[in-house]
Amino acid sequence: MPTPQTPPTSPPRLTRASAGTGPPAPVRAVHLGLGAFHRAHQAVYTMADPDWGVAAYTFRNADLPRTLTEQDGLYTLQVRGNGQPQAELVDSISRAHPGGDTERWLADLASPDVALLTLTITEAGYRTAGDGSAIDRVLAGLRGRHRAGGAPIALVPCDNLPGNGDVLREAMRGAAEGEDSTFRSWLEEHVSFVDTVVDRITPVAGEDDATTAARLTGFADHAPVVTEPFSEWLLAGRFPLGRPAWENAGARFVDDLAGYEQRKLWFLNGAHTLLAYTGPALGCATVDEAVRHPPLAALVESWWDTASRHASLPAEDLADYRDRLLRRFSSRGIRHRLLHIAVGGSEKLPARILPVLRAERSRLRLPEPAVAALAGWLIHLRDRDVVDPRADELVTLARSADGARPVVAALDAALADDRELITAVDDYVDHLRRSAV
Ligand SMILES: NC(=O)c1ccc[n+]([C@@H]2O[C@H](COP(=O)([O-])OP(=O)(O)OC[C@H]3O[C@@H](n4cnc5c(N)ncnc54)[C@H](O)[C@@H]3O)[C@@H](O)[C@H]2O)c1
Ligand SMILES: O=P(O)(O)OC[C@@H](O)[C@@H](O)[C@H](O)[C@H](O)CO
Repeated sequence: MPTPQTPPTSPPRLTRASAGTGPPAPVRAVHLGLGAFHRAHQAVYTMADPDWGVAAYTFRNADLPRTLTEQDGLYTLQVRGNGQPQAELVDSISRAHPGGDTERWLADLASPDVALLTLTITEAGYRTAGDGSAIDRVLAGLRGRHRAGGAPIALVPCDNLPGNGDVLREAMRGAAEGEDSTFRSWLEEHVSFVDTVVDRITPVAGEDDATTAARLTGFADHAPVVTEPFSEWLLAGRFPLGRPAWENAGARFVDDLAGYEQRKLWFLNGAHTLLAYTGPALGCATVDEAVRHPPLAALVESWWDTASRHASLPAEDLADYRDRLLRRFSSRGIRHRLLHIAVGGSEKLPARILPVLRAERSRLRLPEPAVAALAGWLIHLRDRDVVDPRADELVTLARSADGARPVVAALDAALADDRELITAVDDYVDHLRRSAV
């Protein structure tokens, strides 16, 4: 006779009561763009200071705030390298809200208890103005804060953009153009724009990750995050009402970010952008797969050699960074999908690839990896579902024109007039097509 089966017991839902963590910390920071990265990065640094809690807002999505609210803001961070994954519970998010909760958003930003606003609104988020945009929401929040007494505040953009503090300042100035002069003066004097370099590879979590989280922690978590062991946060700027002791978790406050910014955007994000467009053309789906593909690995090494010629940090620092990068890219614990990284090329190529390409062309060199990135992007625009703020225009150009010239012209007219470059890009498109599996 078969023995009766005892039904498997499902793990308890993750909450502050079940996990035995304390009550949420008072809200002193607000975040806009609640996604995977904020939860793997800024929220983890904020945990180092138990006096600071975060009220986190998505841009549109209402599911994640609902799930996090059911879990009292808690979630599991799975840290994956090449060994066994490690799990930790993150408890710095005191409240999570959908972006549409305007009343709450305005109240939080008007509160003098709130000292800072961090943002992860994607690169495109800084260039999109108008009703309902992230910039519009921040402006509404600041307008309310000014009216409510005008306590100063620090704005801390955490997206991969060169000079992200200045980009945000310019976006806010532009959006505030029609506002009254007292508000505009307050914006200049009492709103501080902090520049940052952020780094932690955090792909979209999959179905299996909730199962692994439950196995590692004993709790059912419906919003786990997967990330790598490496993490870096460099900041430059003022915090007029104070900030969490982020340095306790390793954040570094520096006077000048330029060299670090180049290193991050050219070496890491530039290599990601290169692989995002060449990898799928050669049959690779993820970053770790791509860096194991010999021709792609050679392209990445060649890109780093090329970028090193123009980067300002000392050579040993760059060499050390690229060694570490290769290990991070190769990690089997992180499945980072190339087509996810391929989103928004028109924002990314100009910041990550073109500065190095221009510097090389001015010395009459034609770097293969930069040519490959442009050729791969052209193939991407011709063959894939394109997600980009300029998708309509770029897809039409790429699909109706014979060669690379009009698409390159959409990024940089001077480069488009460089015949040698355009011929090389066209030839590379053929080369990638012939090499496709
Ligand atoms: N994931 C990483 O490895 C990583 C590392 C460093 C920096 N970043 C930065 O963080 C950003 C978000 O990454 P993520 O992993 O959290 O992505 P995600 O998809 O998990 O979340 C993205 C967040 O941005 C919001 N958003 C999307 N489009 C927007 C727009 N046009 N305006 C305003 N908000 C918008 C979404 O609603 C969501 O809240 C990236 O674009 C990048 O700039 C990510
Ligand atoms: O959309 P992007 O290209 O800014 O970001 C995709 C990845 O390259 C990026 O998220 C990296 O993983 C991150 O920048 C690592 O710190």
